[in-house]
Amino acid sequence: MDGNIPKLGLSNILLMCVIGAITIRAIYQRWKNRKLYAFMSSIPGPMSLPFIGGIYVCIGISRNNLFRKLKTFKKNYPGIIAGIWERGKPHLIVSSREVVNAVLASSENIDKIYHYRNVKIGTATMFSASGTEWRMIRNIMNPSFQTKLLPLFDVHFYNHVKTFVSNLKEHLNGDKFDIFTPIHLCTIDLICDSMVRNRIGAQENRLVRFSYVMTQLYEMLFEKIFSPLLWSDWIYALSGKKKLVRALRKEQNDYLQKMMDQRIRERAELKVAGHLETSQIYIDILLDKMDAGILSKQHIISEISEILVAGSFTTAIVLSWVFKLLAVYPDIQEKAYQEIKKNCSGEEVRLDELSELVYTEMIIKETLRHCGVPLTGRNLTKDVRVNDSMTIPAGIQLIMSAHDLHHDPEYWERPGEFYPEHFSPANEKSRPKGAFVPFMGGKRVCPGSRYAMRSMRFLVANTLLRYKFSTDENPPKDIRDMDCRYIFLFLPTNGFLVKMDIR
Ligand code: HEM
Repeated sequence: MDGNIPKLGLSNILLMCVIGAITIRAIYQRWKNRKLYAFMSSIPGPMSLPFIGGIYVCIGISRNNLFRKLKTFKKNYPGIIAGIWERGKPHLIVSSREVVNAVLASSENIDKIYHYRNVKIGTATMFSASGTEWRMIRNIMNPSFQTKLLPLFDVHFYNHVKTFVSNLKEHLNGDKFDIFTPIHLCTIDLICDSMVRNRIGAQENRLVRFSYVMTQLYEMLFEKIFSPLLWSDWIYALSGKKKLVRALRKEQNDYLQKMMDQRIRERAELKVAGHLETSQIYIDILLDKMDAGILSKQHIISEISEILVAGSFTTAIVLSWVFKLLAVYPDIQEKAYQEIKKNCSGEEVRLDELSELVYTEMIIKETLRHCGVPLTGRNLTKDVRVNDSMTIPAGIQLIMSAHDLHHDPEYWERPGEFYPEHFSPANEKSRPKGAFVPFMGGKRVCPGSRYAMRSMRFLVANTLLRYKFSTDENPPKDIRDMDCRYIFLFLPTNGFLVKMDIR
């Protein structure tokens, strides 16, 4: 008899123990997260498979087709877009104004979604930090974004926008060109001078490589977010991408280190001469904290790196869209030109004339509606009560689709069209609060929004006064159908190609 009973070898016993441990852990996790499971089961979304959850839906979400994929989600699961389990974490994608506003109003839910780990460079910064660490950094930095400081930057606006408009002359040969790089060099100059007190001279010195390194670095970091295969650190390393990201980061940091060292030297000289005054400029606040032993040198490099991206890259993309769209819609461009010509007395637009340029501002806002930051995320650490019938439990990774909110037919008369009248004073007044959130809101609202709007209005007005833009491209039926890739914002796959004539 004995001989017929199969003997359990040590390896089989070990295997059973491992399977048992995994099962017990899975059951415990399920019990621990029962509130989240109950909530998620009430939300439409793709079926969650054992071990991999709903991760398979990400396979189709490349950066290029994110636009369309979100549309498909919305069609399949109207209302709240979808609930997806990914790596054991419940994700909720929402576009509802009510939910977005409730989350932004919550002073406790200030942590970024955990995917930001992939975008974070070096030390946690104002952009990427969580909890008390973020509160500390934001409190330190808030004074440098006060409206009353804006006039200090006027001189930089005049200098750098003048150089930009003048440099564009080289594209007056009738050929199409990608307007992103010239604009990015200008916005790098603006942020470096205003925030870092460094005349890097990106335009004069044609620092195209600096713009390229920044773009490439963030393109790779965003690629990682949307490529499940690259989530594993060792696959990322094996693919060679980790090494490349390191090299790009080092190249960028070398530039930043030089900028910081230069300001440290200047401050030392001013101190010796007894001229070092208290300043609320971004870099000076950071260096004061370094002198006081509160922030490290490495932390400051990371902050500068992110303010450059947050300030120059975003603004450059939105501005590039403005010119691309105006090239596609010549009537709108002409109307803006007439407004600028009528209200500005000299050869160049002055900053004090900007308040008259209502239509130009409407164009920038309409561009932000279509082509602003499409998604932002929060890791909910506290329940959010949306209304009597909905509370989103803590533990959810919440993805807020401003892109969908900005195309919701409830708030936008012509959602897929480029229609600046959406922002006519009357329409703005009648739209409910929180339907347009290009800079998000609440505690983590973009601190640079006023700076960004002022610089964009100034650059657009001065450029349109001098040049006329055109393109071979036909207007799309729906702007959401344009092919785009995604690096924090959407970029057209075929670039920001335009042709230009002198006025
Ligand atoms: C058109 C230009 C810009 C757009 C569309 C934009 C948009 C945004 C958005 C949507 C956020 C919130 C992200 C989130 O909640 O996850 C944000 C955060 C931020 N932005 Fe902007 N931004 C622009 C320009 C600027 C400028 C010019 C600066 C600096 C001078 C800046 C600095 C920052 C910083 C530091 C944060 C992080 C704030 C925090 O987490 O506490 N941005 N921006």
